[in-house]
Amino acid sequence: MIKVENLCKSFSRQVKDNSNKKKFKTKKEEFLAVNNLSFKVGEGEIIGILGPNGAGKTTLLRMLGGILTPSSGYIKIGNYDYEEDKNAAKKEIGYLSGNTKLYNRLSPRELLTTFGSLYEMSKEEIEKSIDNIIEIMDMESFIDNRIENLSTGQTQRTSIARCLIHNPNIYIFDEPTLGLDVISSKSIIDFMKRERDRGKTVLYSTHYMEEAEILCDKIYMMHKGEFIAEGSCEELKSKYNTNSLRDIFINLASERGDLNED
Ligand SMILES: Nc1ncnc2c1ncn2[C@@H]1O[C@H](COP(=O)(O)OP(=O)(O)OP(=O)(O)O)[C@@H](O)[C@H]1O
Repeated sequence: MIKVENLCKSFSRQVKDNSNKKKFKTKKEEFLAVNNLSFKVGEGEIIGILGPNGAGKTTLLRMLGGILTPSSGYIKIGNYDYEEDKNAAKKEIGYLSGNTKLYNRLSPRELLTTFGSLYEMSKEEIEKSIDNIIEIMDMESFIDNRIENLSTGQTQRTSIARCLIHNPNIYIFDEPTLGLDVISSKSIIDFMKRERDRGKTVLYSTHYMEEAEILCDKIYMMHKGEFIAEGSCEELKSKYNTNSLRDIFINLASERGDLNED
């Protein structure tokens, strides 16, 4: 279970200083990349955070993954409050970042063994977990090859496998299918569905609307740090009277006058 209340993250950025007559003068301005978000993800649920580039998806997920400290707000992961017991909370999570770098000279098996030791697992536990991962991620054919020789899809499966070694209950995946072909995407989508059906909690971000439609139990459409719509795919389509999630997003963003900025 993930519970988030009033979560905010502000950053500073340079903007043009209109009060200054010098042509290229800029000033620092604080802005909210994540603006007062509250939501829950239960066991056996896939929740999708859907939004365009710069919406704040990665910032949100990085806070949940324990990589970024929130400016304010509350996060509970499983039974643990982040503020009180961050390490225990982090062990509950398998976090896939958008820019995971793997050690090219290792094989997936060696990589998984290394990460298993970081989680202080015994040799037997690691071997058992790797056998399980090989099966669920279909990695038999490349588990002992060097990572530098793997295809993009195999590399992404290895990145996901890395998040699974300690058998977490909660998956937080940042754009797991970005840049993958349909077959590689399908294997990751099928994996998320299977894990949901086994009672795991899955929170993931994407900007592929069609993918969210087939995968998610509930969708949060995110734009400029805020949720602008939420609900199951059917609820959203019926509320906004259209069959297209894309149209819903574009209409809501344009109503807010946000479409032609950035
Ligand atoms: N460390 C940082 N310092 C300043 N601004 C940042 C930082 N990280 C992100 N931002 C800004 O916060 C906003 C949200 O960025 P974020 O990466 O969370 O969006 P996103 O929805 O994940 O986009 P994408 O799909 O392109 O990855 C953007 O305006 C980005 O420039």
